[in-house]
Amino acid sequence: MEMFSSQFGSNLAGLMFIWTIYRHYLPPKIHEAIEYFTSRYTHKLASFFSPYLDITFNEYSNRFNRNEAYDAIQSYLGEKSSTEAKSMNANYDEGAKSLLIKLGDNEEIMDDYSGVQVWWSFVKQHVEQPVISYYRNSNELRHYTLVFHAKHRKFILDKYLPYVFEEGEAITNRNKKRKLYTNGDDGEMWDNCIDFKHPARFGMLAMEEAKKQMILEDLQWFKGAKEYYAQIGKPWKRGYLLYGPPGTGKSTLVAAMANLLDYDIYDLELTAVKNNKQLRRLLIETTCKSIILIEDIDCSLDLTGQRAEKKEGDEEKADEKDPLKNKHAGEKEAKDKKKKGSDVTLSGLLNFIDGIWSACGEERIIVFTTNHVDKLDPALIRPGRMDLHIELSYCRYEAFKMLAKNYLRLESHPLFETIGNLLEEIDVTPADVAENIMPRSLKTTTAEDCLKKLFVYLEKSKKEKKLKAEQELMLEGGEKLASGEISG
Ligand SMILES: Nc1ncnc2c1ncn2[C@@H]1O[C@H](COP(=O)(O)OP(=O)(O)OP(=O)(O)O)[C@@H](O)[C@H]1O
Ligand SMILES: [Mg+2]
Repeated sequence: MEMFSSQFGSNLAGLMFIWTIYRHYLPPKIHEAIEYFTSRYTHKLASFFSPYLDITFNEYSNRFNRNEAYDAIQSYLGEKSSTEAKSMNANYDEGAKSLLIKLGDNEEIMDDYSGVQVWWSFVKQHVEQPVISYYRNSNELRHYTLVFHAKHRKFILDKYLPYVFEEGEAITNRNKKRKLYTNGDDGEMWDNCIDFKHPARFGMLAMEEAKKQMILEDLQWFKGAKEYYAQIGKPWKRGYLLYGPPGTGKSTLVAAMANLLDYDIYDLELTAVKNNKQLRRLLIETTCKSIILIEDIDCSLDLTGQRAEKKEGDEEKADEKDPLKNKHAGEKEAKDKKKKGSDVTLSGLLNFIDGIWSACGEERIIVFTTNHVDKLDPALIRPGRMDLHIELSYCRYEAFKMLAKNYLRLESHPLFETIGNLLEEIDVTPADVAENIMPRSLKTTTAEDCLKKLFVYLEKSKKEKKLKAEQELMLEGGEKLASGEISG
């Protein structure tokens, strides 16, 4: 290695030369003793005189744990190797987005950080006794070695290595396929897991531009706010409450958030969780950089006792008249049945969000979605628990223009204004608009056909709304007539 041909190298060469000349004049016993001594201690001697230090990072910390530092270094050097190393290993690891490049066996690479040079090498050693670990049994030991000049000791330990670990972790996260987890029927574990491939992006979301920007900025701020949270002494997590009628994009927004931040999603089916203890265990098993999602929080549990039950009854009656709100009635009934078997309490859920255990991971976002924000206990959504309350609402002109641009590649059209006026008059969800402007066939349906279809749908909805209002008025008049409030 280049750095070993330093001052010590030349001193050693001098000693070797003297030794070669004079060793024949020594008695054999002394000669042998010196040979034995030098063969045994040359390495120690060399390292004693060498101005260089080395650190070894083994693959496993013990039989049961991989060394996280090793994994971070592997990712960090992998990225460097792809441009600088002569010999590399490439794998298509399960769970990775693309081909993974690693530093080749017994290969060396130089790194330069803030003008300080260091040397990394990847060492594979064959051992006679197989190494038995939780992960694999093998006759191979692997480690990374870092060599640097002794005068940089403090810099390497305080600055360079933390930088390598952070970069390595970031690279691992970028390369990792995102996952969508849900708790199984017994509620115990996150045992259902698939690759998360939802295509939703912020650019596709139809909502007021200002609101979208606000959410985007909040998320980006949160992602980089590690030090801020540490400074104010709070766990690095954030709560979002998304509320609005069905089909206004709550779930789509969660998917867009996960895509933006590169987070996994834990979709928590609260009704399948048997008790608070199980809830806590599920929380502990979530990883950092994740969104913990509880959909339809208002129908997940009897969280508010008497007060909620009364309100729920009232509102259910009102909902019977509203076909839109009735859309999810079947689903909610099933959840109602399930939630009776769960002993999770409001205080259990509050502890889940911000109790002492909620700090066991970092960089996590908890999202609640609901169609009925007024049904939720104020304690559940107070500031600090749910930091941001976001209303997703019916589709108005601005949101429609985004959908038209996204679905039809149209930025303007003579029908836009008429459609815009109709959307201001009636409440239609972005899901309804999207459904109507989606071309049935890309070959035969033109953008204009789609707009016309939406126009017809909106006109029809407007007439229905008018008819409904007239019927209600008549019903009201009839009731008043019957009660004698007005005379015929
Ligand atoms: N704001 C929006 N922007 C773009 N597309 C939307 C929006 N809202 C709804 N959609 C479309 O409608 C479909 C349904 O939306 P989504 O499931 O996100 O609604 P939701 O608010 O979660 O409804 P629910 O309350 O029933 O769960 C989505 O697949 C998406 O295509
Ligand atoms: Mg939804």
